[in-house]
Amino acid sequence: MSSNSGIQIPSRLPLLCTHDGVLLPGSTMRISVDTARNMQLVKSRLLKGTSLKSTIIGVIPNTRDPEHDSDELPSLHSIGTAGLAVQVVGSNWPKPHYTLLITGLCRFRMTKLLREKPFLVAEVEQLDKLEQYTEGDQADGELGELSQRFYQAAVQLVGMLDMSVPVVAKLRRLLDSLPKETLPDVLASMIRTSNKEKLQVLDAVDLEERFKKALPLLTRQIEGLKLLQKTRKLRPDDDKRVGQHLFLLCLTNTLLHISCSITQLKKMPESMPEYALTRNYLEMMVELPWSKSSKDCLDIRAARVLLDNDHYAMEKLKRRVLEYLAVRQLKSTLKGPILCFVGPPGVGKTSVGRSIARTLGREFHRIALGGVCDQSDIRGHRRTYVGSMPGRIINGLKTVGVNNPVFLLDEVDKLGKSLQGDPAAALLEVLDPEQNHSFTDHYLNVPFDLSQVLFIATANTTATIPPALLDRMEVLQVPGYTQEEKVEIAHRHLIPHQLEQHGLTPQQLQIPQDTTKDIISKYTREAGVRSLERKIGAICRAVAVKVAEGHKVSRAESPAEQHNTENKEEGSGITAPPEMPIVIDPIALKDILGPPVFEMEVSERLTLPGVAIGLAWTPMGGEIMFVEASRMEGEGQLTLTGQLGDVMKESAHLAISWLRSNAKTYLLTNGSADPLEGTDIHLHFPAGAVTKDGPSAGVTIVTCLASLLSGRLVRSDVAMTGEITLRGLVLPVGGIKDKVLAAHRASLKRVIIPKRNEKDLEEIPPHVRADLDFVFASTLDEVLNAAFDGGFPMAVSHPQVVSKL
Ligand SMILES: Nc1ncnc2c1ncn2[C@@H]1O[C@H](COP(=O)(O)OP(=O)(O)OP(=O)(O)O)[C@@H](O)[C@H]1O
Repeated sequence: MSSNSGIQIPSRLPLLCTHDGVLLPGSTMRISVDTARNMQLVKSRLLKGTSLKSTIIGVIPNTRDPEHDSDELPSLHSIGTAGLAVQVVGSNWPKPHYTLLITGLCRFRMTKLLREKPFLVAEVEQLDKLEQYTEGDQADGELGELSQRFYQAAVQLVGMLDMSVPVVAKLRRLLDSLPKETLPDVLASMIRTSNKEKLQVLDAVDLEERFKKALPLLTRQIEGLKLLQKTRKLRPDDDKRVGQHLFLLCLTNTLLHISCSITQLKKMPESMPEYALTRNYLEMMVELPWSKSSKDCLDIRAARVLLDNDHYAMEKLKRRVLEYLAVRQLKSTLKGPILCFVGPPGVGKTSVGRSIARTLGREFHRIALGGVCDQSDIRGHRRTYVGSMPGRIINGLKTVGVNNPVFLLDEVDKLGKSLQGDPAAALLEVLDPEQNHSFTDHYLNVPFDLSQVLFIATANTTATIPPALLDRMEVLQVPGYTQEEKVEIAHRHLIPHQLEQHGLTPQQLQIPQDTTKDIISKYTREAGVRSLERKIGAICRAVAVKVAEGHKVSRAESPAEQHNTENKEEGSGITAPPEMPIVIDPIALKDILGPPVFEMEVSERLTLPGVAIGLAWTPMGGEIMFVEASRMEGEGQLTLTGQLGDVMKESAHLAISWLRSNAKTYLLTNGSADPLEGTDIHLHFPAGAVTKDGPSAGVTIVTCLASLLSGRLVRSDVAMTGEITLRGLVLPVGGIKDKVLAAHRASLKRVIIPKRNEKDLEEIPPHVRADLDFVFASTLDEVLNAAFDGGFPMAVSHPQVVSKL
């Protein structure tokens, strides 16, 4: 063997007889060796030989039953393939055998059998002159035409396969690099062919004949694939008429399933429980929108207007949604990404999903995933179960009646897990564009193509979304609103919507902006606007009663009106408006909603030393958080209450350690060297029912303890956040936007944040930034100086540690 293009095989070859496969040149095959002669060949030739030559053997088909191989001479085919044994694996189970991995090199004809035992050895004549292949590229005449036709068919076949499978991609590359003359052998060994057909290809020593033998096999495979694709993927642009549809279904499993069920149904008495089950199944199969889709009517300019009309603010989110829609317009077959809106409740995530469906002119369906902990919720039950049902996806498709709706997977972060399987795993298949064209619901038991469905997900936090699911989605953060944004949203959307819902008009009810501000600050505490909408709803209901009463009174009181048929007609069906609109002023507000639920109690709570305000991030948005400390006689114990996580407990210990080590510097010693000597300290984080964790309360705990130990009050208009180190450095934390908005909502004036979080302020609306005084701290010394009126001076000058973190 000189080179790839000029293979010379030895003139004597040991022969391996195969009975369950035909090795063709250019292909690689695994051959199981268990007959006596073949085993001998492996043992004495392949395992002992050391030269490359010794790994070349002749693989020759044996047409006799292998069971009788032991003594009788096998009936050998006259042509075989010389192959290179590239791997030998031995095993004793279930009986001693070897498995060979052999790559075919070229054809040979057996001219004389030289030896029969212990293994066959024959004199051979090499048939394929492989070096001719490289020159043969320019073959003309019939051979040239044949090889071109064959090449094109091969390209067509590979084009029909899934390119994402590595071996397919490799084959595509090989098609161009291999000499065309080798293609019949290579492809015949890959496509679905019988041994007999492979033998015919092997016997075709003449190249032209080989092409002629292999081409029909290739064409047959292509036709088969075409049929399969046609029946599997009923595309919307296929004929939508039911007759045609059923004809196509007929070719697939689906109709087989249906016809099977119909046959069963016919045989069953109606009283049998299975009768109803089968009937329901058939009804479901008929009702599903296998090929019915709505037409997309996407116009980006109109989409922009519609999104702006439906939603105030949310600029970043709207921009990304428009980009997404624009790409869809340019490329309708866009697969993924799946958008996932993440933010606190009531910030409009669901409602943006609804708007996307409207802009596309598609049906909208919301699938609530909160609390779903059973696989069958997504994938359906098998029909063997009593009361079996399809999963939510298939049910949703039946409800909307088209196969290309917008599905909003609401609250993906609240998926549960149970013994009944992991619904997140089932969702993975639904959301994966590579897999979802043949989603099989257990109930249907036939694949349904979900690739036309547009999936959008929503969540409150990404922390609890299973990582594999998160990986398939593009997360878009939807932060909470500022007070000003809420006022705008209320007046542009919520109030008009609620008025309409309650049959009122703006002439009957007016809510001034100041009242809206009061509702926001005194009756709601949320990042979104859902409570606000509910409160406005409550006002509308109260006013509706007044309007209705007024109407009755006016009808009873003015008999003239009762006889006035014109007026009656005008007023039929709607309540006549009172003369003056009802304006909701602070007194009316208190009458309707009761006393304020949330008072701004910040300043009241900071009347004693040992209280400081921190800023916390929760899935519901940012919140202000009080930290309280008290001291009593004891032995230097630290007690922590308020359901704290481990990280938060560590922050408390860090804070104490830092204060003890710097007690002298800040004059906190109280006479003795250690401020904790003879003292127990209790740290409490109110709202004890809520578990709190995370390192960002570090600076607040230090400030609170410094206040307790120094007896000085913390400024009542300051809130802070930041992680601390033992050396007194302040490290950056997350959720700055939501935290700052929470401070602004609570009317605080100064916010202390880590220096390295300064860049996060860009996300904060300018008017909020203007209202607040930001202190960027890199050391605890800076925090303390900003948190106390008049600063927190040190006794002696202390070398500052500069943060390099
Ligand atoms: N920017 C906005 N402009 C107009 N209306 C809004 C805006 N944000 C929220 N809303 C309104 O607030 C209400 C609640 O919104 P929605 O149900 O979409 O919230 P959500 O973020 O999906 O909440 P959840 O996480 O609880 O499902 C809806 O009536 C919605 O129209």
